[in-house]
Parts: sequence; structure tokens; C-alpha cells
Amino acid sequence: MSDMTSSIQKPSVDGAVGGYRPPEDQQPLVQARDLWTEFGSGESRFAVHQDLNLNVYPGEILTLVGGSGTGKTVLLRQILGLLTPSRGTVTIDGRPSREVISGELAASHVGMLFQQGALYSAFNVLDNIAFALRERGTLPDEVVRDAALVKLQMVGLKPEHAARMPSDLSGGMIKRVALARALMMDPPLLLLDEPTAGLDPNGSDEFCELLLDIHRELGLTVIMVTHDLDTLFALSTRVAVLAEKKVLFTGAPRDVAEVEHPFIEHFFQGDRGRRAMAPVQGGVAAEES
Ligand SMILES: Nc1ncnc2c1ncn2[C@@H]1O[C@H](COP(=O)(O)OP(=O)(O)OP(=O)(O)O)[C@@H](O)[C@H]1O
Repeated sequence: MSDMTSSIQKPSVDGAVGGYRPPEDQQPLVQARDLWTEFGSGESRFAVHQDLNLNVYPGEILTLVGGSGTGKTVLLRQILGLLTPSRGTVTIDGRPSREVISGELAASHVGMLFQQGALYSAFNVLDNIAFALRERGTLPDEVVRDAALVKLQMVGLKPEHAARMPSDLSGGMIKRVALARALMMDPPLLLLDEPTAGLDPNGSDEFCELLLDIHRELGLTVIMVTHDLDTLFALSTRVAVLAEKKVLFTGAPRDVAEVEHPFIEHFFQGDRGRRAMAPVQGGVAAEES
């Protein structure tokens, strides 16, 4: 067995705060190791990540937070295999993410929910959901349609919504269709970019409940980027803070919220943060035991 494999089995988690301990008996599903990301050339070259390390374990809902431009979206794109790091590796189940995603079964390894939904405007709801399975071309259309209908109902939509066009959907429905499409190939890993952006408070709460139900039902691993503290506390089992070009702290949401660091104080400890934390402090723990 290589050195790499033995170090995966005993991961070091940089910046762990509070009571968080990495599970000793599990290998990370997603791992970023010694990651450097640089853009530009010559004098305008700049680094977004420098020696960033992150382990994400099966079943977690890990939320990435950080100031604007700290490289959260870039990291999601690297996990998706859409962007190659300047140095270091990003792996899914021990294999480079680019290799995993470039295979024709990419959608069965990782699903992505983009901030605006990113539905195909020329396709109706069912055809949007069915897209990845239909593209494979291995199953009769009827089977593909039935499978897409199952996913439609899994996200709380009704069969009568199947023929609607994206332009006729509410913001909440677009998110649900996009989620169904991301789950079409039953990937074990789901990436969420600002899943509740653009929803009103009720719509946002309902979408969080749906995500929690689906996470529980399917045993998914979720990596999420959000600026919304209510969403963060409702969903996260762990939070990773990107600052100073790396993952500076990880831990349970309320432990991270108490760390003394300028970004964390600004992000968690303003009025917005105190409101969002109130249910957690009142005994409703967001962290899984
Ligand atoms: N393809 C690219 N070429 C050049 N620079 C890029 C590229 N992609 C991202 N960047 C830069 O990398 C930095 C990090 O961008 P990123 O979108 O990951 O930030 P973020 O943490 O998601 O920010 P926000 O919270 O504002 O969305 C930014 O300075 C951005 O301009």
C-alpha cells in the first residue's frame, strides 16, 4: 500500500475546532491535498488557494464559508473536475476528480445544483430531469420517463408539472427540478451552490427541509456553499472556513461560530448570525451525533 493511502486512512484535519474529531474508521469521500490554485500570468499572477487541505467524509453536509473571492466556487469547480489545480490534488473516492468526472458516467458520481438552477430553457421539466439518463442512450424512453417521474415526485413535485417549461416555474420549483436533475443518476455526492439564494424565507425553509429529507433518505454526502446563515445552521453537520488562502477552521457550526477571527466575527456574530443561531442555542442541534 502506498504512503498516500496510509495517510488517507489517518487524515489530519487542519484547523479542527471544538469537539469535532474526524471519523477514524472512514476514508474521506472527497479530499483536497496541498492544493494551490493560481490565476493570471507574470506580474498579475495571484494565488487563491495555498496549501489548502480538506477532507469530506461520507454522509456529511459540509458547508464552505469564506469572504468574497476566497475561492469557494473555484474549489467546487475543482471537485467537479472542471478546473485543474495549479498544484496538489482533489480526489473523489481516492481518484482524481478530473478522471472521475471525465468518464461518461460523471452524473452518477456527483450531482451539482447551481445557484440559478441552470435548467435547459428549451426542455420541459421532465426532459430536464431525464437529461443525463437519456444521453446515455442505454434504456428505452419509457423507462427513462418513469425514472424521471420518480425523481420529480421525490422533490415534492406532481406529475402534472412534468410538461411545464422552465419559464413557467416559480423560483422554488426551478430549484426542485434542478435538484431532481442532479439526483437523476443517484450520485453519492451532491454539490450545492447557494441552494436557497433567491427564495423567500418560507421557500427557503421548505427547500432546507426537502434537502434534509433527501440527505437522510439517500445517505448522500453534501458539500455546500452558502452565505445564508439560516441555511447553514439548518443543514450543516460541519463547517469549513476558507480564509488566508486555506481551510483555516473546521468544526460543528456553533463551535466554528465562536472562533476569534475577523471573518468569523463579521459573518456569525452580527445580528444576522445571532438570529440564525438562536434555535441552535435553544437546543436544536444542527450537528449530527
Ligand atoms: N477562471 C478564472 N480565471 C481567473 N480568475 C478566476 C477564475 N475563476 C475564479 N477566479 C478568481 O478567483 C477568486 C476566487 O473566486 P471564487 O468565485 O471561487 O470566489 P468565492 O469564494 O466563490 O466568492 P463569492 O463568495 O463572492 O462568490 C476570485 O478572485 C476570482 O476572480
